[in-house]
Amino acid sequence: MATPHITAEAGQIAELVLMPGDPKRAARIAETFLTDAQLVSDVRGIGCYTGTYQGSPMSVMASGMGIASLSIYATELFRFYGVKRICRVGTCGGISPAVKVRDVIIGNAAHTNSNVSTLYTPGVTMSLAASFDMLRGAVDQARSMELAEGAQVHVGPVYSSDFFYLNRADVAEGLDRVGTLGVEMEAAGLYACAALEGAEALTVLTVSDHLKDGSGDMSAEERETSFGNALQIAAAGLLA
Ligand SMILES: O=P(O)(O)O[C@H]1O[C@H](CO)[C@@H](O)[C@H]1O
Ligand SMILES: O=c1cc[nH]c(=O)[nH]1
Repeated sequence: MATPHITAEAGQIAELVLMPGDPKRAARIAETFLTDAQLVSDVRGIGCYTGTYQGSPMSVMASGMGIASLSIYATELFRFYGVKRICRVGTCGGISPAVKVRDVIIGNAAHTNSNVSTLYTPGVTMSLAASFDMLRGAVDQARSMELAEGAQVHVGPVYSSDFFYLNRADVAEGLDRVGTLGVEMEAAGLYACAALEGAEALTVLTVSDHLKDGSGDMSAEERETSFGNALQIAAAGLLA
């Protein structure tokens, strides 16, 4: 079997999928986090790898950047490959002053400026929320572990923006005022796809930079490699 964007055979992708934005991060996760991971699809350089984690089958596949890209992969995985749960493991910019670079944000909900929240429900803005069971599993794991590099874990809403270079201080201020922790570009699309496909999803983010103070921002290389805390939390969410 194949879809327009995935060439794995039926059964080659696990029901549980870790989904970073970056294909290089997906390859690194396959090499360093999964056991015996095999490449099962590589369309457009978006590698999908399947191995095991703590004895359970688990795959990792990148989403690319933005809701448009993620929604293609998430829909094909849920609809055609029998995937039950996807956990996004990405980077984000801090919005709340309580959040510091290297902290982890577990996104229980996602606000967005994308029309994905209104596309399927005329006259209604969908609430785009994480799976409760995955959220509980991830939070339990986060609260039971000591995070590397003195990082803290925060649980709350994130903002999924269609524009990386929005540069709107008023938008960031408003989002901070209503308790939004960070900004990224995919969580809302993932939660919408999961709702539409009757599946489950969660987002676990590492803060790579801060909108209010750019002095400690991560380099591009660090953004690719600094995700150990988030991965353990994300995997616990998938296994919950
Ligand atoms: O690090 P990833 O998972 O790609 O996530 C963030 O980084 C990208 C922007 O640089 C967007 O995809 C955003 O959501
Ligand atoms: O989308 C993103 C990702 C990381 N940092 C940001 O400021 N925005």
